[in-house]
Amino acid sequence: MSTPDSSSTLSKPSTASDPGGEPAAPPTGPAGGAISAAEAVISTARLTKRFGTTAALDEVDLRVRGGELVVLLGLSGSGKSTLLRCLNGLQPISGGEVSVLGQRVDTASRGELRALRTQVGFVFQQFNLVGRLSCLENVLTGALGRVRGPRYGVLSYSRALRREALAHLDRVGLADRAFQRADTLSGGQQQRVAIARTLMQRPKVLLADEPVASLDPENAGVVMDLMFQICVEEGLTVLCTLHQIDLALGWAKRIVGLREGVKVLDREASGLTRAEVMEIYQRVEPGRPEGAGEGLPT
Ligand SMILES: Nc1ncnc2c1ncn2[C@@H]1O[C@H](COP(=O)(O)OP(=O)(O)OP(=O)(O)O)[C@@H](O)[C@H]1O
Repeated sequence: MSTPDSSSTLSKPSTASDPGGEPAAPPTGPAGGAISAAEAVISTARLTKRFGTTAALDEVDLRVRGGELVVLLGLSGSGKSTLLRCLNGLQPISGGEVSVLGQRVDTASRGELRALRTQVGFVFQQFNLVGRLSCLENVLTGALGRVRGPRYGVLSYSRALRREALAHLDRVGLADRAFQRADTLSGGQQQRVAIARTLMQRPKVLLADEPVASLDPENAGVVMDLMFQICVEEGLTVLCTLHQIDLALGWAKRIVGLREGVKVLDREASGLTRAEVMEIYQRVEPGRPEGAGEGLPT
């Protein structure tokens, strides 16, 4: 795990929302070159999402290369969840274009979206496990996109799938809980089961929406380290929203910042300082000191 370099003296990140400021720098890949739409696994162009008069996303351009681990930061309400939901078609968009794994999401048919979602894992803040089912059966449901017909009970899955599910549980350190009801586990353990379920899906892309927001700081660190470690080992393309800057700086290849629906930062994490990241959260309102705001990160 890399560590944040607080001694770096990089220039102030450009922000699209600063009056007269430069637009956010174009995304760069591991070699530092700009990422073309063709090589991007996740790509949005002028992505706009409005809820009534609220622009949750305002012309967001984002490109994520295969195997990249990108963390999305921003104050509560800045549009992070909306962006993730637009990427797998859970949220229809108001303007622009969205492509994931070469599939246009905004113009996709239901069948195309269904096919795409088998390749895109989603980890939620609230785990979304079926509490009355065992951990093993919850993990097995991750394979439902690649088996025919409904399944009821662990034994309705093939021996090979059961073995695979157990291996994923083992990987998240919970093989000994395989037959325990999911709702009897702690929050951190439940999120680890949810991660195992997502792995069972054999995704190429992982979208994670504040996966540790409901956990205490110690468990949050353990679960995030585990999740990111596995993603790196699997070569998954990851876009993860977080409120923990240190976790983001420790693991992310790239950090993208949203402020009121506008992309205000898009930089390689290496060399980025905590102070520079904190600029994402700064906003100036009449009568309020700069940087004041609720939902500030830890
Ligand atoms: N279904 C909806 N209907 C109306 N407004 C919505 C809806 N979903 C999101 N919004 C609005 O869009 C904006 C962005 O919300 P979003 O949930 O994407 O923010 P966020 O950055 O993920 O926040 P948090 O960190 O609290 O999860 C907010 O102003 C929110 O109120």
